[in-house]
Amino acid sequence: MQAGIVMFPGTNRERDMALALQRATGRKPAILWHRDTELPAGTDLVVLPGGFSYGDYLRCGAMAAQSPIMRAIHEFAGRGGHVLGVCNGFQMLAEAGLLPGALLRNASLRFLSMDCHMRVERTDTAYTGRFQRGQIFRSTMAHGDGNYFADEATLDRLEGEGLVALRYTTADGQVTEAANLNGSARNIAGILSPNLRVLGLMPHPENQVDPLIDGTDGLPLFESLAEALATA
Ligand SMILES: NC(=O)CC[C@H](N)C(=O)O
Repeated sequence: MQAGIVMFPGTNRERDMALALQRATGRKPAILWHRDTELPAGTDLVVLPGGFSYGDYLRCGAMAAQSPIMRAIHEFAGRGGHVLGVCNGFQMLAEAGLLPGALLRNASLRFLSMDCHMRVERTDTAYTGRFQRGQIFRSTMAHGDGNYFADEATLDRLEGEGLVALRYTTADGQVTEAANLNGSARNIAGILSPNLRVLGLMPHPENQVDPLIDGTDGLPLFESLAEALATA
């Protein structure tokens, strides 16, 4: 699998993401630049990593969504390419219209840097094949604007079409308000596009891929991709 990780001014999670992907696939991802107008031939996965692109000015991800490379990413996604957006990357996907809804300021109005837990809602995607359905896994959140919002009709459509990939839970798997640290609608932590190939999520599974650092709860996401997008 050949992955490309896009850097914007203010991106700060590209190295963690590269190490996570390399660990799972054995292959070094390409680091792409926001001014690029084309993706390298043979790209299987584009990753928009976390950070503070353009200093979060205007709205998180809003300026990055207008970058030259986004046109190529739109085309790639339109051809059925896989695109993963984590944290600031999820904000970019929403701002770019590749996923519905918006990431609002956390309900507490505070930047939240802490552990969280998520439930895997479906396993028939390239991102979740190595998890168990309903599996609870621990990750880290580090954001000021992770409060997922969409109108009721959109939320109902996401639920009805099974496009909610991940939901915040307590450590023992309860979907409660207390587990919903940033105030997201319906405890939504991550959503998929209708073809299941674009995933945006706020927490950082790339933080949990090394037993010597913070455990390996996030590793199945990258192993799923490695398996699903393996090229002969
Ligand atoms: N870790 C991140 O990607 C942070 C995203 C964004 N800058 C926020 O604070 O919401």
